Amino acid sequence: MKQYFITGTDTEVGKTYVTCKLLEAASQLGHKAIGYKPISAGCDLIDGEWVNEDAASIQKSNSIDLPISEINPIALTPPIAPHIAAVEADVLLSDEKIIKGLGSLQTYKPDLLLMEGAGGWRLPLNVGDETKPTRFLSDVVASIGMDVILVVGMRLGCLNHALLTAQAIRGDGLNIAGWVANDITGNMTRYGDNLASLKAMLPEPLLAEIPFGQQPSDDRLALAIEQLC
Ligand SMILES: Nc1ncnc2c1ncn2[C@@H]1O[C@H](COP(=O)(O)OP(=O)(O)OP(=O)(O)O)[C@@H](O)[C@H]1O
Ligand SMILES: C[C@H](N)[C@H](N)CCCCCC(=O)O
Ligand SMILES: [Mg+2]
Repeated sequence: MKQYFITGTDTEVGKTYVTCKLLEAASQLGHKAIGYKPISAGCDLIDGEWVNEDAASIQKSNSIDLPISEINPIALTPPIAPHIAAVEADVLLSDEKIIKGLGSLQTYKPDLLLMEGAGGWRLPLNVGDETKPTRFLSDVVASIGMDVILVVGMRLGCLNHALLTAQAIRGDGLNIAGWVANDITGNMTRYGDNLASLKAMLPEPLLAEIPFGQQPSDDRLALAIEQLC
């Protein structure tokens, strides 16, 4: 079984979008692929149940049918920084809950397990003080020792965000399995030059390029899955 943590250069850069494309491509190639979103913030009331959109998308893209509560064990209602929503809801964002949820999904023995973060790499789980340091989701990922996939939302400013995020991941002692260029606007000025700059500056492999609003090429996704599985 191969498992990866999906992070991004920011919130709303396409982590879920890319996760779903990778899960669907892996399923089409005959792999059992499961997505996991341990912590979400932002839920809608659907048929009397609070459901997070990321979790619902992942549920649809998974190779097997799983209850949403297994895909997303910690679902906070307001679309805000999760540690703030967690304090308001009196919910503890603990390592144990995140790791237990991952363990439950591992029992299905997937070939590929993709765990999506929330926000960017340094997502606080709480805010510490003099007696207790701040814990980040990246600390949990480091404690598990997962390889990381970095989704770069292609827009002006992404060079700085991508380089800082990659530096932080490596600095935390983790391996970046590769990065994905996700075209989130379809109209980025000098898209090609920015992509070439990222390719030159990031030593890790470019796993896939995801176009804006279109199905990425099956061949390119198949190649990415081959590299990951
Ligand atoms: N390649 C793309 N083409 C078209 N729309 C896209 C693409 N990538 C992302 N989007 C859209 O952009 C929005 C943000 O993407 P997404 O929800 O995947 O971001 P995220 O990084 O997972 O955010 P969060 O931090 O909230 O989890 C969504 O509406 C999604 O459908
Ligand atoms: C609500 C939103 N869509 C995300 N799921 C949470 C983003 C948290 C960002 C925290 C931060 O770095 O400021
Ligand atoms: Mg998401």
